[in-house]
Amino acid sequence: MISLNELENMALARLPKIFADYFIGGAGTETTIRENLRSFEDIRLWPRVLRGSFQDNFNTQLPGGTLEFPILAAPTAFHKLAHHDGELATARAIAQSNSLMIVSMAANTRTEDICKAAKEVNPHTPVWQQLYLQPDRQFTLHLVHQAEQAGCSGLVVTVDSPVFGIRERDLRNGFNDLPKGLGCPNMIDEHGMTREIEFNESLDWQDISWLRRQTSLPIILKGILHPKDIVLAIEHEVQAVIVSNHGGRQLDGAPATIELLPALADAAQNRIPLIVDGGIRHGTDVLKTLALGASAVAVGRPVIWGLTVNGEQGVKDVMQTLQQELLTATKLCGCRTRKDINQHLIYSNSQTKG
Ligand SMILES: Cc1cc2nc3c(=O)[nH]c(=O)nc-3n(C[C@H](O)[C@H](O)[C@H](O)COP(=O)(O)O)c2cc1C
Ligand SMILES: CC(C)CC(=O)C(=O)O
Repeated sequence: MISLNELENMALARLPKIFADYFIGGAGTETTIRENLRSFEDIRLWPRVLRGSFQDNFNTQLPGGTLEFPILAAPTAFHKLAHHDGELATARAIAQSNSLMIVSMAANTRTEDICKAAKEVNPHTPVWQQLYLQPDRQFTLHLVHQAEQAGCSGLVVTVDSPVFGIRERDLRNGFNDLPKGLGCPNMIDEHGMTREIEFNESLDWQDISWLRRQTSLPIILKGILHPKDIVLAIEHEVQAVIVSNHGGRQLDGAPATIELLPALADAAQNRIPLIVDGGIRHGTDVLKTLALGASAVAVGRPVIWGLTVNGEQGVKDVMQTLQQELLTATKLCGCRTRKDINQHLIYSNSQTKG
């Protein structure tokens, strides 16, 4: 594999159209998906020269774990649609990459088994559980306890989904059921009953305060785009935020996350780490995101493409490619330490001096 874009083409050629469309698609006319990708292309890096070698590392401390590189796996549903080994393959690959996997609430594998697979490979690898807070608080609590008992070290609460986005490809293809034999085994309640994921449009900040009182695990809010919501998140004692437009799958027309990042970093004032996702496909995209104030990035679709094409090894290749590309870009920019990765790396044509 040469690049993640090449891998995407290989994966799309292999997958049945109905699954390919589910993975690659988004809401509405997919404006936001295109924006996520285009906005990275519109940012220029401004290198310095003759500054000696990069003498630092990319170790990244996040709530509940340390990563070797600031690149983690975003939560994505239904890994068994991509490969029969599903989430177990992803977990092993992410653990070997010294990275962090966020397990989707809609995983096809139990979180307990995912954690076990990850920790067999690398006992220090952190795993976070993604949750949609359910209208039934008892059941939500059951999901929280399930994640705690499995060994997760963070709860990622997705807050950009009061309702489900309108995904035209899935509507056209009639994708509304998983194939026989696949399910969401984390969605079994304390009485052994299978539940459906419910989207809860009545959620508000009091629900975050409630959750805060139920668990000592770090809470990470996913799907924040507004500076005022960053401030509220900090006031509600969340430990990190994932700046995300859900990969363009929820509100079509939302801005690209990378365009919003400077304003969001300004609001956060380094009080909590900002993790950014949406359209990260190259090491240069990672470097741009770090330079604009993020602590780390998350990747969604590329992990699915790696899984589709080559299972565990494919996901490892994705992580390794991004990690190596990040190092290459850092060196080409003349950075000696991580402190050199800051807004001065970003060129805007209104600037005439560095
Ligand atoms: C197929 C697919 C399934 C997803 N499932 C979830 C999910 O279950 N929970 C969630 O919070 N986000 C989910 N997301 C959103 C991702 O976590 C992430 O925000 C997005 O994919 C990042 O954009 P990228 O794919 O361009 O990297 C999903 C995204 C995709 C593509
Ligand atoms: C099954 C869905 C809840 C997963 C999701 O969030 C998505 O497809 O974007």
